[in-house]
Amino acid sequence: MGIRDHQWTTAWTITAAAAGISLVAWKVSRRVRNKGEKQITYSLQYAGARGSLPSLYDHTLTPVFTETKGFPKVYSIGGNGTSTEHLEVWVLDSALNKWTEILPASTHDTGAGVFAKRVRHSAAGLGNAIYVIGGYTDKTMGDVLKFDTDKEKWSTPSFLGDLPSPRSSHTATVVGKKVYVFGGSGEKTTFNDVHILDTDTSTWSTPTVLGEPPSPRYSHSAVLVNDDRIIIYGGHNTSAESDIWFLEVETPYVKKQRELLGKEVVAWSKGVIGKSPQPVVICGPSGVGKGTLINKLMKEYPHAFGFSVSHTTRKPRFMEQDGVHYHFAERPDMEAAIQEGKFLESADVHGNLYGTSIAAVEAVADAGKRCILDIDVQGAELVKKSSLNALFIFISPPSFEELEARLRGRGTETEEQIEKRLKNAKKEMERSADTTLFDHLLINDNIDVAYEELKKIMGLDNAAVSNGCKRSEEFQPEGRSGHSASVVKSKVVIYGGLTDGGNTVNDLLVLDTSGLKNGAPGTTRGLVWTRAVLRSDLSKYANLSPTLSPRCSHRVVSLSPTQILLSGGFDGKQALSDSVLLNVNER
Ligand SMILES: Nc1ncnc2c1ncn2[C@@H]1O[C@H](COP(=O)(O)OP(=O)(O)OP(=O)(O)O)[C@@H](O)[C@H]1O
Ligand SMILES: Nc1nc2c(ncn2[C@@H]2O[C@H](COP(=O)(O)O)[C@@H](O)[C@H]2O)c(=O)[nH]1
Repeated sequence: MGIRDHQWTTAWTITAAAAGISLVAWKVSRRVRNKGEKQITYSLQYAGARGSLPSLYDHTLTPVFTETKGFPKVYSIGGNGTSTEHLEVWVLDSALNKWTEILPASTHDTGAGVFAKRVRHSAAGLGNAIYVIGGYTDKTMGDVLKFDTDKEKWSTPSFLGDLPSPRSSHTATVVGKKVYVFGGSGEKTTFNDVHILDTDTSTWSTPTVLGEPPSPRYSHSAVLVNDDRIIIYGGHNTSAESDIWFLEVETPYVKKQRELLGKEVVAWSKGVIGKSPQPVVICGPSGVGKGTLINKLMKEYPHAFGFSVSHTTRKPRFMEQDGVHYHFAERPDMEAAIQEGKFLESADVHGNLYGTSIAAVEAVADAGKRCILDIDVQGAELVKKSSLNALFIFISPPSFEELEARLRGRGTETEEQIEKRLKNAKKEMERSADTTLFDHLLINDNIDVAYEELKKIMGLDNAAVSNGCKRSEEFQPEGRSGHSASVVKSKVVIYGGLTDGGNTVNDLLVLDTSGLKNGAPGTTRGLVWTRAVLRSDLSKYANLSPTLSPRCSHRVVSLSPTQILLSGGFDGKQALSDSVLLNVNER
């Protein structure tokens, strides 16, 4: 994708060289309308007009907010592009719009001379401390440096615990007082591990990681959303990645697991574009007719619904097929998988272990179908607390005698089992009227009447879904690495990067996370991509048309809830010196 995809509007250009000020500014705007959404305006202007940053890429930008000022100071550390041998530190006073170099010779107190030039490191700012983690000098680095922004001094702090192994092009994201390091490239390995630095205790730890992690990668982006999860987008492994991942660090699920396991926990959830139909939990005592009703639904709407195939330790009944009716499992195996966080819920039911694996629910959602779960009340309670935003229906028999007659009539259980099931049925029936758990109570007396009622509850009383729930074709940008990401309200703004084939790009992508649903354990759905195309009035400003050229390895930082600073980058041939403000306004 090239510049032809972008049209720009030059609103104004000023050069005030005569006044001794090199100020070049422009304003470019584009209104992006999404169905039912507010109008968003993206506008660009140059920053750092009074004293500029040298051409740099593979550097870091870290904002440091002081209590007295609304605008942060932004520290640029290291990077490629200049001929200096030392680790450069530049500071932008965003209120004054001025970049100044902090001279390292006067600020370094280790006695070991100035630190050598470093690239592809990460930097995490907490208060007046900026931690510079890893990176590359003449080899891949595994050390951590600390820059005190008040004293303008470097130090090499000591830590408890094991530091991440040497790496570059990784990410470090600040959440509260902790720094989460993910991925990166070692001398011979590419990583997908997670390390946590607790800056309160100066301790590094490796957390218990729940869920399926993304593939190893470097030059990805990582930003915090919702204050509880880090979005990892793109990056490079053997090719440019286009997937979206959530590293959950403070979500209710992670907090609960941390409490249960008594140790540091993070959980992965894969980001999925678009909404998926709401899953349905069907609950009710054994023998009430849940399976019978679900079978009718599957028969009438084979393309619309998918059954979540549970795991169980009970033995298969005659005609039951492994992988179709249940995944029949041995208890130790199932317990181990539950411990590993692979289950959405599990419960001891009538003396056996039953559970819904995350994979079972995902398989249905991935097929674009509405997921039906047939589980007991304990399972329903757990699902209610999980991130699965389901519809809960309790099926009741017309009488207890009728329930017993159906269970006996089915002829699948021994007398002992029947008695156990009937005893449990009484307890389950007591929960049927719990409106905090169940959205609907349905009495299965006459099967045809009950089925029609079920269809009504599920919104199927017209023919609209008979062809299934077709997935909408969502816009999916091409994979990339070396791009930038920043957050404006619930939107992640991605700029540029390097695609497969070595092309640098200059598209502005917006990932809307306002519709986030689900999450770990499982996937995070409801993400929407849009491409913000900047429009121009070329007829009026043909010879002044400014462009923000294609680039990778640039850096961005949020200055305010609506303003992003972008600096430097590499266009495939040379380092770039732009410092640009991107204003994102929602009306
Ligand atoms: N409305 C109904 N009237 C009469 N019989 C019914 C009705 N609904 C279901 N049945 C019968 O009741 C028996 C139990 O039904 P089903 O197996 O669907 O129950 P279930 O709720 O899925 O039980 P379980 O929880 O043990 O799996 C079956 O033999 C089925 O044919
Ligand atoms: N909590 C869960 N309960 C489940 C699951 N799968 C089935 N069930 C419930 O078990 C009983 C008995 O089923 P049966 O096939 O042995 O008759 C029934 O009430 C089901 O709803 C599950 O994954 N989790």
